[in-house]
Amino acid sequence: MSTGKAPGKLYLAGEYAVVETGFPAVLTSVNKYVTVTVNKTQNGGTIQSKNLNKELIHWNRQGTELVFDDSESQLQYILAAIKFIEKYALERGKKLSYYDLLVTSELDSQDGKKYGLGSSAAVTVAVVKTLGDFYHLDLSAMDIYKIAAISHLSVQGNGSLGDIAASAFGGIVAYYSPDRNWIFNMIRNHSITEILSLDWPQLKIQSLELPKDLELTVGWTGSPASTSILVDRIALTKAQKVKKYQHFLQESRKNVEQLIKGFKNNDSALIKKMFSKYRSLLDDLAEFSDVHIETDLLTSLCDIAEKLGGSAKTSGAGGGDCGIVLSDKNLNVAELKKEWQKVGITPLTLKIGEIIAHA
Ligand SMILES: Nc1ncnc2c1ncn2[C@@H]1O[C@H](COP(=O)(O)OP(=O)(O)O)[C@@H](O)[C@H]1O
Ligand SMILES: C[C@@](O)(CCOP(=O)(O)OP(=O)(O)O)CC(=O)O
Repeated sequence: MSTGKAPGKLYLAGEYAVVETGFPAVLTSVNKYVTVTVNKTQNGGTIQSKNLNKELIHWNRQGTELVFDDSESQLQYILAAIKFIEKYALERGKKLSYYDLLVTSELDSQDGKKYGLGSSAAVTVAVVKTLGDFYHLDLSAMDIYKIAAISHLSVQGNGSLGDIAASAFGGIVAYYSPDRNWIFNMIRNHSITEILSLDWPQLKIQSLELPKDLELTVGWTGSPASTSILVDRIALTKAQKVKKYQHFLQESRKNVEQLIKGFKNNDSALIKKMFSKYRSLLDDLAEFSDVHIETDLLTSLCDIAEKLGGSAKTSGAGGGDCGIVLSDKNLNVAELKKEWQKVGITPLTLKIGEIIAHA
């Protein structure tokens, strides 16, 4: 039996701009995980995700390909991860097996709503990691990032893959997104072995640490958002409001690089300042692109936290999901949580995820 887990994530800064090749973001992993268990079987296997309200699906092999008795699209990230990790296992001369693969997730609420903590990325990373172990591939965190990135990209083409980096490395990461057109071309014409051996153009991942005096508090709006729809709307703006969009990108880069500097210098004041500033950059972006990033509830979440002395912003695409607060010990977290609950925001008991590998 092999088992492995991968954490969810939140965006501290850089969201939207990081979709453009080479632009930076800072993400934190969180201590909520997707866990995958793989049990070897003799002939034929099953795939089941406890959080998806579906029966388990049965699979078999035709040559090296998996064939299913049900093509359940919600399992698409799992299937893509299996496809690419097994392609790599074959390249490494491993004999493919049959197995039952079970997924359990802490990234959804009790009643099955997603928190917006990057569940698709965590599922993909957890499958790659666990099957990597099952096939004795001895993968580094960077290998796991790369195989999970290829898998995720093959399902959902418009993401930055920053969530994959946070999930593969854990802790907090500075992330510069790779050229995804290059990756698409590489998948078409090259082996996984070759792709893993190359430095991916523009990709940079660095581990960061939160100064000891800073604390992270997360609130959940209870309403899910569709990231890819929001990202597509911003892509429309990119073509329509070229100047404003380019200005946003440049400001975002400056802002995030200052934030990274704050982390590297253990400068809590700079971190809080740059974190808050990204909220106003997102506000500008929302205004000129007419995309509702900060919903009314997210505005309340942030305003309540700021009033009590914290620095606050939405995380990721916005439109729902979670908001984050960074604060020093002066913020009364118990009071913040009470105020949030009064307006319908659920405080999540989250911490920064443990560091899996230093980048
Ligand atoms: N526990 C799970 N098991 C299998 N697949 C999952 C699980 N959680 C999420 N997924 C996949 O991820 C998709 C949700 O991804 P996405 O909308 O990007 O949400 P998130 O913001 O959480 O990443 C689901 O439709 C499903 O395909
Ligand atoms: C807009 C983005 O930069 C950040 C989106 O972050 P979210 O946390 O909203 O994403 P999901 O995990 O898919 O819900 C798009 C991207 O980087 O891919």
